[in-house]
Order: sequence, then C-alpha cells, then structure tokens
Amino acid sequence: MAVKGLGQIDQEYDGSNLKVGILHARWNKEVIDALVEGAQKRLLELKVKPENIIIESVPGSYELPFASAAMIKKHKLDVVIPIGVLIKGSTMHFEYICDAVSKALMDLQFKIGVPVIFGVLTCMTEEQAQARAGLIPGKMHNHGEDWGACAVETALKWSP
Ligand SMILES: O=Nc1c(NC[C@H](O)[C@H](O)[C@H](O)CO)[nH]c(=O)[nH]c1=O
Repeated sequence: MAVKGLGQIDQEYDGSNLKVGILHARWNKEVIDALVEGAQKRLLELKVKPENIIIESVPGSYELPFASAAMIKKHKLDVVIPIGVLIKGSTMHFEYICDAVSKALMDLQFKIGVPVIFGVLTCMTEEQAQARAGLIPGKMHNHGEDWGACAVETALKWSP
C-alpha cells in the first residue's frame, strides 16, 4: 500500500537488486530510531533484500556528508539515505549546520554519481520532529517511509 504523503510513490518498484545505505546521526535518538525504522520498513516493502540494507551511524548530522561518501564507496551502494534530526536551540548553531549539511548532501550526489536522499529533519521544536517521525498519533506520517520509497525510485529510475 503506497505511503500517504506529499511525495507519494508513483508505482510499486522492485528494489531486489539494490544495495541501500541508511546512515543516521545519534542526536535525538527517539526520533532517529523511528525514522530509520520507517525507511527500513518501506525498503523491505519495495523488495530490497534485508542483507542489502546497510545501517551505520555518525555522532551528529554535521558528519553525514563525509560519512555518506565513505559509506557509498565502502559498501558500493546504489543509494544512501542520510538521516539526521536538527532542532533549533538558542544559538545560530542550528542554522549553520542545516545550511552546510543540506548543501553538502546535495553536492555529494553530483560529485559521486550516486543518489543521496535528504533525510534530515530541520525542526524548530521537538514536537515538530516527533510528528514527522510518526510519533504523535493522528499528526503526520513517518517521513522515513517517504525517504525509503524515494531511495528505491531514484536509484532505479535515474542512476547512471
Ligand atoms: O547541536 N545540535 C545537533 C547536532 N549537533 C552536533 C553536530 O552535528 C556535530 O556532530 C558536532 O558539531 C561535531 O562535529 N547534531 C544533530 O544531528 N542534531 C542536533 O540538533
């Protein structure tokens, strides 16, 4: 059953030949765990083999770009889903990390020729993050599922 969401999948893809990386930061663990689980669930629904879903972690979102590049090479991935949760604090730290990480992840896929899905939540509050991980019943769906579907579609449709 397709995930209800803004980026609804357009067909049921067969990901059985794909190797997918999930690289998650370790800040905001409860939300991260839900997002990773949602991405995994969707990947399996789209026939990615469990043994072809490689999961690694980094300390924080700032490490996602560098480690994504290394992970793609280390595991010869067809696509990678970097997952992070950034929540605004009382300083400008949030803005600088969000800007740097989003630009670096976007650029990485052109440099390396492998799709890099944007799985970083940039939230003003903890509640916003929880809602986007499907942790508040009746409020939004788990965005990790969207990212899993996006990873399979992009890798199958657009990878060279
Ligand atoms: O500060 N807040 C956050 C954060 N900071 C750590 C940063 O990503 C990095 O790991 C360190 O600066 C070391 O390089 N990392 C997150 O994923 N979410 C946050 O909300």
